[in-house]
Amino acid sequence: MSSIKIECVLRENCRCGESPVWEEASNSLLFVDIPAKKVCRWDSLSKHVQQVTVDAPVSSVALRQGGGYVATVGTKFCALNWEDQSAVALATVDKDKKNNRFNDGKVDPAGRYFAGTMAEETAPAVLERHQGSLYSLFPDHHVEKYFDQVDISNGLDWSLDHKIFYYIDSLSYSVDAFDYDLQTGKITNRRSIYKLEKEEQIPDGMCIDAEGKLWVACYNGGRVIRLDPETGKRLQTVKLPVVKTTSCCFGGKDYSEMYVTCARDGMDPEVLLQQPEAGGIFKITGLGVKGIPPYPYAG
Ligand SMILES: O=C(O)[C@H](O)[C@@H](O)[C@H](O)[C@H](O)CO
Ligand SMILES: [Zn+2]
Repeated sequence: MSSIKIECVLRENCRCGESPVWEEASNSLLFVDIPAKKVCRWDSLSKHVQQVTVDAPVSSVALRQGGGYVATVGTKFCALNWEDQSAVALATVDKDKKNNRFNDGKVDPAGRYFAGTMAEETAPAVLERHQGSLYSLFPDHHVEKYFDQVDISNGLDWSLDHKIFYYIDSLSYSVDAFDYDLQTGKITNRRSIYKLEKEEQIPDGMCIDAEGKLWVACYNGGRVIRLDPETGKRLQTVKLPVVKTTSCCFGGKDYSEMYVTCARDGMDPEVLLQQPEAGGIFKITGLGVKGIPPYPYAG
């Protein structure tokens, strides 16, 4: 029996930490602080953090084949050069929607960068509804749009056989699945595989483990939950000492550790006093299951 340990490894005070991504080559965790317009890189060996500040809310970051990163900044897919701290636009979406920005994003097994949009929030989860869409940036830098009418485009990942795409529109309180065509990047046959229970609150970021089970960070729920996408059953709940858990990924040695981001924005001062680690980076060990490496953007 493994024993689960949860520790705050970095007290970063993120306003809205998101998009944790493990970079094996540097033993580092990348993540963003969306409203602070920051991409951060935490070196797990030296414990130092480096950051790049961009000119608009940055909602996700991903590795890039051949080095460097890509990120979703405002409504742009960007190439991010860490050395000179530059973000160069590769494509822009939602040009007719001035109040929109990208939210969560992740690279598919063929190297396409998927990310969805949302209207900017006036408070956490308070926003004009149905303004978002889901897109992907192909390796040749062209963009495809999958669907619109999204409220808060959030967690995404692919099944281990690459035949299913999992997706969360937060305000649907559902984890959805689509059939996935890896060759074309097309998605079809949307269905719900899990509806969140009331105390689980709002589904946010998500990742898959090496057994094909899904881990979903529950915003306002202070937990990550493990789901079996085949049976639609929740297998496990891991509670954290912070309520606004936003996303999760596996990393560390052999991807045996889970990293969880969280937010401070929207918390009352009294609650913040009780949760001083809010906005930090949490590491969970002893889960007894590993993750898989992130796919790099192929363009
Ligand atoms: O990180 C995100 O996905 C959103 O940008 C955040 O604002 C919150 O998580 C959201 O409000 C909860 O659904
Ligand atoms: Zn999110």
